[in-house]
Amino acid sequence: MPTILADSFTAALAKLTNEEQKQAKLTAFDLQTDPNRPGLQFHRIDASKDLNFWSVRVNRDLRIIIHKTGYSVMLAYVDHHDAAYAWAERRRIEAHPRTGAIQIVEVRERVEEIVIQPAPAQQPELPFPVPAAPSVSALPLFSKLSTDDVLSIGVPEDWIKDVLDASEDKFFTLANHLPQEAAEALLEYAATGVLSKPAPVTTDAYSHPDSQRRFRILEGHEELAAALDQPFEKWAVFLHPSQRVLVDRNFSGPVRVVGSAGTGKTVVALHRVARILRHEPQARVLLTTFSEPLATALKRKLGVLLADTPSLADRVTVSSFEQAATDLFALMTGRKAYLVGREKLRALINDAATPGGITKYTPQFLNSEWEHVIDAWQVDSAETYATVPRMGRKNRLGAKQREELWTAFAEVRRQLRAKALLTAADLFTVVTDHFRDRADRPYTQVVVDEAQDLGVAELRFLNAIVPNRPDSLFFAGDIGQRIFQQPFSWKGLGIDVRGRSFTLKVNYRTSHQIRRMADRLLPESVRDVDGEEDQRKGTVSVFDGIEPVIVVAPTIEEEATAASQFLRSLLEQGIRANEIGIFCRSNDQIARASKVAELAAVGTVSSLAGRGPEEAVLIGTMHLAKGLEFRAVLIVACDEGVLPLAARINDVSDEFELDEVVATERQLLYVAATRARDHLFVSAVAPGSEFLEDLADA
Ligand SMILES: Nc1ncnc2c1ncn2[C@@H]1O[C@H](COP(=O)(O)OP(=O)(O)OP(=O)(O)O)[C@@H](O)[C@H]1O
Repeated sequence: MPTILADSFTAALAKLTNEEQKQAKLTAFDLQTDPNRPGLQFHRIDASKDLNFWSVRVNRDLRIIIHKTGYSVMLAYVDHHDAAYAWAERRRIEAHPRTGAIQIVEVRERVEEIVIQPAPAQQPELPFPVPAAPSVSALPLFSKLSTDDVLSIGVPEDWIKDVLDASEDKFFTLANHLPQEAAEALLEYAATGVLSKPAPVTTDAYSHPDSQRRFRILEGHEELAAALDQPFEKWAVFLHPSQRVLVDRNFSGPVRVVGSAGTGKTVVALHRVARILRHEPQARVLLTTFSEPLATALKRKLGVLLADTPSLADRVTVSSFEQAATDLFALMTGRKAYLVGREKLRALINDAATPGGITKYTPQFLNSEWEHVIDAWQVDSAETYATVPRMGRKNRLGAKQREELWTAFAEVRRQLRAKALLTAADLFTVVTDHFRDRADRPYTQVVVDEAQDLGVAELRFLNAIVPNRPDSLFFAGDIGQRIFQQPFSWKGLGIDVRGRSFTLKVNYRTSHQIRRMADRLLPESVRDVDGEEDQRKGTVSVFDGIEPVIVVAPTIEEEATAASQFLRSLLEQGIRANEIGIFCRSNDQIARASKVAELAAVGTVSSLAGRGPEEAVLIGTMHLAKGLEFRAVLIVACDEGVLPLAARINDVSDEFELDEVVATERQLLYVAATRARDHLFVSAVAPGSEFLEDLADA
């Protein structure tokens, strides 16, 4: 008899103490081995309308609630005796009459009047006026929908009237009582005015995509053990249907998964790797991302996913783009790659330009031309330079000017060669050239996270280290979080994701309020150079929270006081220091961030790697925040001249680059703000960054 694991069971297990979890797991294993085993004590939950609910004794106090039919046993819930019974008495498990998905339905008549819950925690009193939370309307939200409409999205029959009568101020409380698919469709409708009705599904009830998001049919003991060992890591067991389909489908070419921050792109990338490893015994996979700290985080998460089959990890390499190229370079040549530093490169460019008398170009222009044209496209001769597309660059260069400039850039190349130094783009290119014409490639598949920050040379490199087969490249990233690279055409490099670009829309990380505020920083739709669009409108968060706070203080001292009061109040609410991040634009403002922690009398660390056993707040630049997540985030020193960073603005060489720099600075603030799950505080000294107006604009 198959055992089915419900997400309500793992969520309830995660709330128990370690010792209780251990005992509950032993009983769960017994149930899986033989549900009729003598010694297991069952009691039917007579007060439940669903007579398939039974309690199973774990110890004197703890009970597992199972749902037992003639065909299966479901682990549905676990808690202390009375709470476990109360849970089962208020629920039934059934196939939805219209969609066919199996749902855990709250019995409406057992739920008292839906009242607006008090805000979970109030923001602290601050010495400055802060923008008031937007008022919520008491008008009905869904009055234009029919009974048939709401049934079609999976609202259980006994909740239809509540939905049709719901106003904005009550909706989030109501949504907590509805199956997730129904809540998401209603939220999306509230945001966009469009009701997305799911296509009819013809599979059996447990194979329905909406059943699979909350139930998992367990194949064996190891699978149950893996799922229960990490009950907090819900993502490892239960996927949203829009995530599941991207993990399981076979594609006819490179795939790109986009979606705003927190929509589970990394989760999809991880599951995709696990699926490849499980299904293809010959596969050798590279899972790669932007930096080594992020690669380390991916490695840990992949370990969670492969907990039941750890040997699969032998066939996957997890490293940053640059580390992956460095390792292959060492394998190919038996040598270590030496990369030129940024400052050294600037000096070389400057020195090369001076004797030729081409100082009429600013150093900013020369550096930018080198970085975005010469080096990015690996221009190696005057002829190539004459024809290379200088995409998006507004400074037109005639043939004569390019000839003149090339003399300097050729000298830089010569100097680099003489010193046996490579730029990162050179490194990628050397490895690319090595593998391009060979049949044997080091990997069968590459799965990329944070793909929005791939440059030309990186993308070429990744394409060259896998065979030319349809499913060899899988990219996950958010165009709105691009903070390092200038955009370019992927299609031009032979990577065509047209028709295979998919947008995730359910935000699992960030509260409704924080997501809504952060979204104001970016346009509703972002289009890449190849015309592929990432529609950000209609993204919904799965939980409600409290409004973020923006403070523009008269002085640095007063900003620090306000931020430290906020931080203290977080700690007093029981949020651990380890769950808090304080970020600022660049190293120049780190002292201001540290001051906030000092005033709040809490310890700090400057990198996750350096984190010891003691509780400490992470302090760093916004770039460090990339890919991380915290219960609470403070972003300080968002002053005029700091965001966008004046030094970067002064460095730009033309208008196009100016637009680019402002866009990436804006995206940087978006990245930092979307690291927060429950609490966000943003502060500046007056007049404050121009971006704060967008953030605050309700
Ligand atoms: N199916 C799921 N069930 C539960 N939690 C999920 C699920 N998918 C994602 N999450 C959680 O949502 C959060 C964000 O997921 P993830 O990091 O994959 O998003 P992302 O789109 O890559 O975000 P970013 O663009 O900010 O890096 C994580 O805490 C993750 O565990």
